Amino acid sequence: MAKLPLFSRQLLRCSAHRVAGLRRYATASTSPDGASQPRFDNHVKLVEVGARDGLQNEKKSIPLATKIDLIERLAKTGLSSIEAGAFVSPKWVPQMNKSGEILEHILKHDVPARSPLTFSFLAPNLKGLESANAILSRYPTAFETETQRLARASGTADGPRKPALEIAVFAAATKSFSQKNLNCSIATSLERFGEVIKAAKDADLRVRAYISVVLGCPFEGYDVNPHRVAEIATDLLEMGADEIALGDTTGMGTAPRTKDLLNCLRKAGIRNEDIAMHFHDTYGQALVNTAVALEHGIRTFDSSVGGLGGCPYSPGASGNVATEDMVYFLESLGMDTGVDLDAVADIGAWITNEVGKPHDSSVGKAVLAARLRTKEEGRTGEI
Ligand SMILES: CC(C)(COP(=O)([O-])OP(=O)([O-])OC[C@H]1O[C@@H](n2cnc3c(N)ncnc32)[C@H](O)[C@@H]1OP(=O)([O-])[O-])[C@@H](O)C(=O)NCCC(=O)NCCSC(=O)C[C@@](C)(O)CC(=O)[O-]
Repeated sequence: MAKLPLFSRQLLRCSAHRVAGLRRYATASTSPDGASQPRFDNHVKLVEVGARDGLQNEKKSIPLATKIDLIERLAKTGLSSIEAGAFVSPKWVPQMNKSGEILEHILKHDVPARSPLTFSFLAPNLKGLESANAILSRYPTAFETETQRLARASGTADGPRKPALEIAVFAAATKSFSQKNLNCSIATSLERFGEVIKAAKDADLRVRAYISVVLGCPFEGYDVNPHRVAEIATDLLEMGADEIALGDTTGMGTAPRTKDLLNCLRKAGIRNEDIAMHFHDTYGQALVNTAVALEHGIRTFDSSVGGLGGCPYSPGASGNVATEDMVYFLESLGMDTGVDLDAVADIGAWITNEVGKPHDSSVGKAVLAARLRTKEEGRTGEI
C-alpha cells in the first residue's frame, strides 16, 4: 500500500486546528483591564508585506513584471491583505519607484484572488498620497472605498467583488530613526501624517499607521519608551488611523518587552482590535513574540513570504518573519489564517530565487523538502 504523504497539501493547509480535541487558543483580548476573560477568537489576519517591505531594500532593481507576478501569486493564496508598494521619494528608496504602475495594474486588471483583497501603499506625505489619488481618480469604479468594504464585510452590501485600497503612514518611536527614515522629527512627521490621514479619509480610504522601532532602535538601542509609543499611537488613532502597526524594525524585541509594550498600550486605552504586530526576525524571536502578542489578544500580524525584507534605514536588520513560518506556527496553535501554506512555500522559493536571496523560511524549506521526499517515495513505489 502506498505510504500516506505525511505533509500532504491538506494536512499542511489545515494543520492542527482541524484536529478534533485540540485546545483552542484562548485570549483575553477584549478585557480592558487585562483581567483574564478567556474567549475564543481563532481567526488571525496576516498582512503580507513581501512586495514592499520585503523588496524595498534590494540593491538590484527588480523588474516591475516580477513584482506584479509576486503580488498576483500571493493574491491566490487566501491572504486578505497585501502591501504592494510605497509612494515615497525615489531618491530615498529607488526600489519602490514603480509603485504607481503597480497600483495601476491592480486597478486595470481583475487580479484573481481567493478572498476579498486589500492592497496597501505607503505614503509619507501629501505628495505620496496625491500620486496615489491621481491614479485612483482615473479608475473610480475599480476599487472599493472603505465605506463599501465595511458594508460588504458586515453583509449589508454585495455586488461584484473589487479590491480595496489602503494608505499607510509610518512614524517612528525614536527621534533618530524618524530623522533617518523621514528626514524630520517625530512631531513634524505627525503633523504631515495628520494631513495625509485627513486627505485619505476624505477620499474614503482605509489608513494604517506604522510606528517603527517600538522594541529597539538601531541608533538609540533597546530602551525605547513604551509610553512614548502609546502616545504616538494615540495621536495617530485620534487623527483617524484605522490601525496601528507596531514595528519591531530591528528584531530586537523579546517576549517580556513585547508583553510590557502591549500592556502599556492597553493601559493607555488602545484596543487590541486596533493593533497589528510587525516583527522582524533578526534575533530569531519573531514567533516567540508573536505567541506573546497572540496571548495578549492581538489578531493581526505582518509577515513576508520567504522571509524577505530589511529596512533601508535600519542597518543590520534582517527580514520580516516569514509568512510560511507564521502560517505553520499559528495553525499549529489552533488558529485559522485562511492561507494555503503549500502555495506560499512555492512563492517563497520562487521569489527568493528571482531576487537572488537565501530562502529564509525554515517552514518553507521543510515543506518543499517533504514534498520532494513524498514525490520520490511515490516514484520508488511505482517501480
Ligand atoms: C519623507 C521623505 C520624502 C522626505 O525626504 P526629504 O528629502 O526631506 O523631502 P523633500 O520634500 O525635501 O523632497 C526631496 C525630493 O523627494 C521628492 N519627494 C518628496 N516626497 C515624495 C513622494 N512621496 N514621492 C515621490 N517623491 C517625493 C521631492 O519632490 C523632492 O524631489 P526633487 O525636487 O529633489 O527632485 C523621504 O524621507 C522619504 O521618502 N522617506 C521614505 C523612506 C522609506 O520609504 N523608508 C522605508 C519605509 S518605512 C519601513 O520600512 C518600516 C516599516 C513600515 O516597514 C515598519 C517597520 O519595520 O518598522
